[in-house]
Amino acid sequence: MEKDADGFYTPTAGAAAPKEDEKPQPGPNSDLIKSTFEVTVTLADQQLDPNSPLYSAKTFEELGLHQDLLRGIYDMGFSKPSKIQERALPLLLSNPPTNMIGQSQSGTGKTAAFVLTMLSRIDFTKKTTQALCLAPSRELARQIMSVVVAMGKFTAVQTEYAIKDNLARDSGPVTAHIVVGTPGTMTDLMRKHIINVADIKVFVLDEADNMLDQDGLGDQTLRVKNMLPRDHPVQILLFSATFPDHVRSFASKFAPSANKIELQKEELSISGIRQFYMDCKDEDHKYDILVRLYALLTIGQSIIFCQHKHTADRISARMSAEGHKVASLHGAKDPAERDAIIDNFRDGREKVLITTNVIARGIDILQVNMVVNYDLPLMYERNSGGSGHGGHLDNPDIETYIHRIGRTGRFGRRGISINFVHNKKTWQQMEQIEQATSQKIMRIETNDVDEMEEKMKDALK
Ligand SMILES: Nc1ncnc2c1ncn2[C@@H]1O[C@H](COP(=O)(O)OP(=O)(O)OP(=O)(O)O)[C@@H](O)[C@H]1O
Repeated sequence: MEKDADGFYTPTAGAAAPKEDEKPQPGPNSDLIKSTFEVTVTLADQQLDPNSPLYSAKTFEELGLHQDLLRGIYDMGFSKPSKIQERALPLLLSNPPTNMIGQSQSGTGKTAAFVLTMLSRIDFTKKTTQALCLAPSRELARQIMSVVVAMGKFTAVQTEYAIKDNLARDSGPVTAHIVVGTPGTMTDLMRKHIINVADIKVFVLDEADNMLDQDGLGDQTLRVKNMLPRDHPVQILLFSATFPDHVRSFASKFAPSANKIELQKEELSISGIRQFYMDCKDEDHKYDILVRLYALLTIGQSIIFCQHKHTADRISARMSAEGHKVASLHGAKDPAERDAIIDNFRDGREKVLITTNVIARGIDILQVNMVVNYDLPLMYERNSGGSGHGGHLDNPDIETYIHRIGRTGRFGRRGISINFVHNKKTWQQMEQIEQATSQKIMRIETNDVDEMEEKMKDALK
């Protein structure tokens, strides 16, 4: 199955495991085909390296999946499981069902692990909702749904969204097997009995540490959980690349007696992402540097992260006025506009996306080879709900940093992240990030465009 113009999976004919001679071959003068080929080669190497998070000793056939799901997996172009898939799937599919807290680096294939579990547990003869999946943003919910549809292509799965503006208020009851959405809308639809919970067997939280955070979505997520049936067990699956200490104990209560797959702190970052910083003189200089980087940002695709919506709007308006083609995306835009912006970016119609933390997590766009932290991510004051209405603290938000840079370097690809620092405070924040992640962030001179270009090309080799 190929990703369509919007970067989502759409059905195509044929569904057999890829044969050796069907692997992509480099065509004449085609950079796109060449890079696909190179990625295929390095990916194969990484999937054979026992130290790589993409490695597995087993095949998908050995993981106990139904034939229809194997067809879906191969149709998507997967040939071997990643480490998290190999380790998690046998535990996830065993009976009686057991809860799971699963941690694995960004871009290593957690979505497939929980999507295959949901699809495996559905009784397709019943027209009832049997699995719920929550994500922190509509963009991520839509992306997860595209994976459900692709992996479930050879099943009779019916799906529905619980995201804003999707279902009319007076909709009849949902009969779809799997519902994917965001917690506020999911709660709303459950309260109105548009989504019925009586037959729910699996409840998934993607980006679970974020979904359970008491300063963020924790209350809403708990509300959904409290509405789940109590007359039979519901398998609860929590997945993320990060589980900071302050949510670990809550996660264990939320998903009792869970099987746990955990990472050590020093394993959190992906080795394919080279991290740099640029020492800017002040806020204005940050903007000048970004504009100077534009030619490099558009070699592939880039995401520029700002702390506030108004910064994202301001720099994108200014860059657009100066003739650069950029898009901005944040939570204050209306849902239809958000969908159009991310879809344009997914299919490469936009190359540079200026945004906030709204898409810091989960978004999987393979062509993104550069992430810029225009502002470093900062912790919000407790109880401000992470909404941006409360003030932010001086401490860097390490988890958000790890997720932001993880928008590049997906599934063994190479990527670059660049942090802008512009005063003593931001410098110290970056040092804290280096310490917390045990990763060195290398300097690039701001006044030497050639050096910038060289370093970047080198890092992407
Ligand atoms: N076994 C596999 N073989 C090849 N590609 C895979 C495999 N598993 C996943 N992928 C691809 O790897 C990419 C990253 O997967 P996914 O989005 O599930 O990562 P993730 O672990 O959820 O990352 P994040 O922590 O950022 O949410 C996707 O494009 C997916 O299609």
